[in-house]
Amino acid sequence: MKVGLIGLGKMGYNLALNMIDKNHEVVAYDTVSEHVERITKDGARGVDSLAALVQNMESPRVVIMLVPAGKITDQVTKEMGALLEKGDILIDAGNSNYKDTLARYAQLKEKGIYFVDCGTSGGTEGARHGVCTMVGGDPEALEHITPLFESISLPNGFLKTGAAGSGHFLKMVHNGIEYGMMQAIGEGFEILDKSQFDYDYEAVARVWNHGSVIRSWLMELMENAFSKQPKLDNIKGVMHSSGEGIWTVETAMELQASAPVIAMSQFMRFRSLEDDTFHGKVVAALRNEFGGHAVVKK
Ligand SMILES: O=C(O)[C@H](O)[C@@H](O)[C@H](O)[C@H](O)COP(=O)(O)O
Repeated sequence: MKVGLIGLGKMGYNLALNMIDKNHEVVAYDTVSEHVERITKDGARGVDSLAALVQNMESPRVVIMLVPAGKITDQVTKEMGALLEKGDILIDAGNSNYKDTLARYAQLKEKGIYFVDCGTSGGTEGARHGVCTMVGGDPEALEHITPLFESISLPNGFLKTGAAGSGHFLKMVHNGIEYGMMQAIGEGFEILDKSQFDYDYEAVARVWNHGSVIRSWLMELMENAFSKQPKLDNIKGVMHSSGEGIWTVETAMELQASAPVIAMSQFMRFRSLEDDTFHGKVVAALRNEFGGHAVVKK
């Protein structure tokens, strides 16, 4: 299938290589011309604008966007909305908020363009060798892109999730789970680290990966990380987040769904960004006021 690809960052580039391997004809664009030149050498048809991308394809076009969520996705969607024709399919494979997705779907629907949302998981390795895709949108559009997605996803790693927005909604919840699982793994190793025992963490992760209940890809990644740095000495415990955890917690609140683990793991990420906190000072001051308990002075 001929596929347009917008965005040749870490994920997009690997997805392009994955599609080329599967004999798809990839027409690729990125604002960074070096990326376009590189992917052209790797077998895609590189183009220097969105307009050229559209001109180099025939209707019904299938175009995948893998660009940062938020403003850039908005911008590209608007520009593509002006360039594409009725019956074309624009797929957002980034980590967009499903509410933004619903608005973009409605916006493109007015022109008869299908807007498809694809939750994409598996990191850069997945994008390269077999991705996990959760895809929502109109049935006829999903039908059309099924062979493409079956070819680039792992076996059983492609799911048509239902109506527009459902792919990104599912990916959001996936990421909430990811936050909770990673936080639990982190806390487990923290307890080991504070104990009187001298564990080899790489060996611990390895044994847990062989038959234990908590064996998982995350634990394999842990084993890999400890093999490079046995005590993670060169890393600070600062945990950034790009928004999906917040959206999951907001959604849980809206739906009155109980999600304490995911909420706490998001709060722990915020906490990790600060050396000291005002709430810590408040609690220390209160303990001092009512019980004369010592405070640590600056
Ligand atoms: O399934 C995946 O491959 C991941 O969930 C991925 O999509 C995620 O968005 C980033 O790894 C960073 O996420 P945070 O910045 O929110 O931790």
